[in-house]
Amino acid sequence: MNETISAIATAHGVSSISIIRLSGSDALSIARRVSKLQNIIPRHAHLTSLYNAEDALIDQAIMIYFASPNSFTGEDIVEFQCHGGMIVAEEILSTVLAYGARLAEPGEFSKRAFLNGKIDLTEAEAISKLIEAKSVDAAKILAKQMKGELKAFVDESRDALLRSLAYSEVMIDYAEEDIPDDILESISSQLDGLIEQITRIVDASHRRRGLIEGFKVAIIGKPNVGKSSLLNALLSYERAIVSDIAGTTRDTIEEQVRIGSHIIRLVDTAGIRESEDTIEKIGIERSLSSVEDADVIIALFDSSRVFDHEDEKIVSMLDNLEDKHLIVALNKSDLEKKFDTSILSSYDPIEVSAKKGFVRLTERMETLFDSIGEGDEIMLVSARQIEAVKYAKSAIEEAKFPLQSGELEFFSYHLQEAVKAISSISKPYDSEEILDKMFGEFCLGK
Ligand SMILES: Nc1nc2c(c(=O)[nH]1)N(C=O)[C@@H](CNc1ccc(C(=O)N[C@@H](CCC(=O)O)C(=O)O)cc1)CN2
Ligand SMILES: Nc1nc2c(ncn2[C@@H]2O[C@H](COP(=O)(O)OP(=O)(O)OP(=O)(O)O)[C@@H](O)[C@H]2O)c(=O)[nH]1
Ligand SMILES: [K+]
Ligand SMILES: [Mg+2]
Repeated sequence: MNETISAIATAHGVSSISIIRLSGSDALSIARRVSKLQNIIPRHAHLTSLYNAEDALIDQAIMIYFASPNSFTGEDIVEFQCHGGMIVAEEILSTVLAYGARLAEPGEFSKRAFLNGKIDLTEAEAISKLIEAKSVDAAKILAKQMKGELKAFVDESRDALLRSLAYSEVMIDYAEEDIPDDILESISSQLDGLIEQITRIVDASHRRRGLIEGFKVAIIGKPNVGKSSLLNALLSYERAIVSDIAGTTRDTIEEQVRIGSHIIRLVDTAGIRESEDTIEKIGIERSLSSVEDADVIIALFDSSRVFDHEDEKIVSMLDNLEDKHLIVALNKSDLEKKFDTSILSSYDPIEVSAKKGFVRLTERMETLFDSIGEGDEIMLVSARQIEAVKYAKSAIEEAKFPLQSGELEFFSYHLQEAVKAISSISKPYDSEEILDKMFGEFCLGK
């Protein structure tokens, strides 16, 4: 028998309305005690007074009862939609706890929805990530996933694998030399197709990860080009210290800022140069590791000074960025230009001024983020999902060798591994521990 659980489902802080969720077999009887209503109608928004255990009035609120199994969790659910702020919501919560409910673990409502077959793991993860999504594009992707898009991919892939497996099971009884070549060919090309599709999905997921977590954008350059000034300008407040002393910024500074429909993590870094100063050297190390972690690099140069060997160092870094997106910008366009722009022409640089205007930069960023979000590919939204498809892919690759050499038992074995890995994306794990871990990362009240 499941215990009845409860939690405040809305954000903690000032808001106009808060929602308390109550799920489990005692939900209805607890609701009767809190509201003193006897006749609670399913899916009816009751406007009712709520009372605490000492019979004092807490609030005039909306109460909705979802009768099992027609609820989010599949259990009896009662929602209290009360006035905002934490006082009222916490009073209602402590009252239902006093009446025998217990505080829900993070993600426990979703976990129950999953265990009761209301949602599968892909939908559960989409719900959890939607809460954290850092862009409208991500929200769209996740909404599709909640409607079962990833689940459909999983089902189709599993069917394709099972078909190949079925062929091979039939052929296992053949002598090696009697296996018809065309069947081998067709299985093999089907598996190639699947490998290709998985590779595409993993690549796209990696590329678009920033849509969910927020793109990490690092501003780099030699000292005094105006990196901190640009950070401040983008944030619209004086977050970082700015001065004409080279080496002002020592530690990296990360702040969130909205660019178009994307919330990004913008990082200001210490100016990169040869330095003897111990602290500055540590700062520069951090700049370099920010480059490693970033999805997008803004390489900044000072157009009011001539190109020198420190700039040259930065340019040589740019050629080793590989899978990162790069925006090259010349700052201080409000001053007289001394910089030979042609040196950077292959990077399509934009001219900006942290003091006078930088719309070109925000536009360039927005176009870039939008383009990363484009495309209809399915997206894997958690490390767990990516691990599972990668494992499936390597198992399929492993299966191809024994297929060529006619060792069908080995082929079957690897293909079954692939089926298991693919299935684990949406179907129950038998391990309670993995479920706890996964749902434990959800928000409280989810
Ligand atoms: N007040 C409130 N708003 C919310 C939620 C919630 O739980 N409460 N949700 C929480 O995530 C989301 C909506 N998701 C929901 C999903 C299923 C059911 C539900 O009652 N399902 C039943 C009935 C289905 C039907 O009538 O079509 C079921 O599946 O049997 C409710 C909310 C977003 N908004
Ligand atoms: N005229 C003009 N001056 C600028 C502009 N951007 C920055 N500066 C000035 O350039 C100097 C250096 O700016 P910072 O923002 O501290 O440069 P930084 O790249 O962060 O320097 P470090 O942290 O030392 O690496 C300051 O005096 C700024 O006021 C600009 O667009 N136009
Ligand atoms: K400076
Ligand atoms: Mg600085």
